[in-house]
Amino acid sequence: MKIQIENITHQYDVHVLKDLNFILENHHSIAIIGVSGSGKSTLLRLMSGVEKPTIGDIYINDMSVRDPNHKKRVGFVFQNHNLFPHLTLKRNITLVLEKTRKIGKDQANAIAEKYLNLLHLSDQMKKKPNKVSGGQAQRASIARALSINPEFIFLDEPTASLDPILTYEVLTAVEELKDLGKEFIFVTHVLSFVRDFADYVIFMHDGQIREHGKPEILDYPKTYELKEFMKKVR
Ligand SMILES: Nc1ncnc2c1ncn2[C@@H]1O[C@H](COP(=O)(O)OP(=O)(O)OP(=O)(O)O)[C@@H](O)[C@H]1O
Repeated sequence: MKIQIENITHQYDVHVLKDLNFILENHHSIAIIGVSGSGKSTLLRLMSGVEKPTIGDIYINDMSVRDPNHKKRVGFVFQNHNLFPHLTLKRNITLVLEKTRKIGKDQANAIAEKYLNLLHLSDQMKKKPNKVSGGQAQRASIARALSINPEFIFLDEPTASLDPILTYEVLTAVEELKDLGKEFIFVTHVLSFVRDFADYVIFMHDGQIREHGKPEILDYPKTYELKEFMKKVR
């Protein structure tokens, strides 16, 4: 994919991102890492179109994230699964397909089953989110993101609320999706996953992209900030 970040400044009460400029091409699985509060989730939300930048623009494969069509190309997986609690895992998916994509019932059922199978949930699809594990619910939310056939899958710390075993389960399931031909952009604290799955890494510090490169930058950090980060997370 091609990402162009042009003069991005984003502000809540304070400036969270400060005059970011960045171009990236020909990578398919991009990890954003950095300490808490460095602006990772904000950058991810801006790139996905979930939120609009205060100043500047971002182009993903030459389309502005401000273009209403951009959102249609995006599947987003949140920190917490965000499924409707009163619906089964399968209905959580078919409802989205029927309402937002105007897909008929039979086809929606077939698509939901396809992606729930892919995420190893064929025996759980009739259950509601509170009757499955956190890892299974998170995998269902990944199935839901995939079901709309997006070009880009954004994941914002998808394992933040999971224990190590469930984290492994979810991240292994994501790794199995590598051959689907989707573009992945994700925020994570799990560096083993970054090493295994990412083909490019963006390290953020204090609202800036401080260092970026192939995953090898984790082993050979150049900047003081990434060196310090790697000491603390090892
Ligand atoms: N909706 C919001 N309203 C106000 N301030 C916000 C909002 N979202 C984020 N912030 C602030 O922006 C800064 C960056 O937050 P962001 O969530 O992007 O960082 P992060 O690197 O993803 O952190 P974490 O790893 O803890 O999720 C923080 O100081 C945070 O408090």
